[in-house]
Amino acid sequence: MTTPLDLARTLLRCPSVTPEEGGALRALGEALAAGGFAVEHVTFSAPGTPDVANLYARYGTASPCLVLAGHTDVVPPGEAEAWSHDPFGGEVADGLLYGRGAVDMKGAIAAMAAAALAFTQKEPGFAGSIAFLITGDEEGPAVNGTVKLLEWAKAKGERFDHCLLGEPTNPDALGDMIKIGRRGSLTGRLTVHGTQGHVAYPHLADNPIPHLLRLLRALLETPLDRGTPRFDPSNLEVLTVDVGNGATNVIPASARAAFNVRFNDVWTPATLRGEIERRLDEAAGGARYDMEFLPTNAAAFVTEPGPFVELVAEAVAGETGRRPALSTTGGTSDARFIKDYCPVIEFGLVGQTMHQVDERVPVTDLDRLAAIYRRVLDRYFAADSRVAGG
Ligand SMILES: N[C@@H](CCC[C@H](NC(=O)CCC(=O)O)C(=O)O)C(=O)O
Ligand SMILES: [Zn+2]
Ligand SMILES: [Zn+2]
Repeated sequence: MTTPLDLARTLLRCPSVTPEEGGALRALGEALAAGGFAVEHVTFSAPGTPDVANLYARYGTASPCLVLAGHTDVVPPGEAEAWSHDPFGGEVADGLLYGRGAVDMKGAIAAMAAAALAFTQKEPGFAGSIAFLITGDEEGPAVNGTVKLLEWAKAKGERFDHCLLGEPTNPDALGDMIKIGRRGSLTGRLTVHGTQGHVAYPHLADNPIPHLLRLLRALLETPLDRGTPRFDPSNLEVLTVDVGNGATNVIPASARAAFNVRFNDVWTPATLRGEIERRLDEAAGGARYDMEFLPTNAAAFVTEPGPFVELVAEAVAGETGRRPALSTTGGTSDARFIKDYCPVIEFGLVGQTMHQVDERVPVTDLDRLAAIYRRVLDRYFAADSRVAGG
């Protein structure tokens, strides 16, 4: 029997910092294949990005198909010496499992796999199928990951009914929160062009920095919105302001800034770009500038509560005694790609130590998360399930 802890330790020992596969998908694939899943490893490429390995596995061919999704890539550990345990050692101390990816999100993948393997062993002929959609490119550009894996699966005729993504969703304790949607994300780079000159002769120059400050103020001073029933207010954060002027007597030729907006369902990427351009035009006062937006496929979305959300919420409450909040807070996730194929919600571990030194998870949380996923599978494929196909 595969335990969540054993599989999590195996995965944590794989140094799968994006875009390295590090052995993690292979190890997961072996565990799933041993339990009767048909496992496929697929690598995607695109110019200017590293090749990325992904895994697709399926048990059964019948409908409904419940997808369990996630990523085995992890962010870098930073200075390994700062860790109290080897970030790729899979060590357990005082009931805590340490390692990069323990909560984000190898621990959840181990819990999903353990739950699915136990379920299929007990109910080998269940009415439906379970698919694993696991990428090695979530923490990176997300170009050769879930988005392409979904296209690839669709092209070969795979159809999905619902998806549960195992990102860390709980702020403080297991059972706190299910994510039923995500805000969108838009990054912009603003360059203001002035005229270089001598600081003692400013009338012969045009300093771009006051123009840049005025433009940034125009973006910041009026809130983009006040939030919506499902979403927090949108927030625009300035990421950097760069001039790079080392001289004490030169007015620089140009000044640059970058910003990122996390936006709600008041906006689409196009209408938000329009609003930003309108504000800049209004504030420019003749200043010359270039506004470049990075391509984004992260628009806000919500999976409206219904039987599937209720089923997962009941599974969480049944195991933890806590009724999870339904939230759209936090960053983006690969759910933004999956939502184009089937309803998707997210539930995983407690996120407090994700991306930190000494990322760790209580072993008891791993077991409880596996038990929650198992409840989801039991209810989803029960003969009287109100969810499947609905
Ligand atoms: N592949 C992403 C990378 C950025 C995703 C990142 N998401 C999180 O940090 C999730 C944390 C949470 O669940 O709240 C983000 O929001 O920037 C990309 O393509 O940008
Ligand atoms: Zn993650
Ligand atoms: Zn992450």
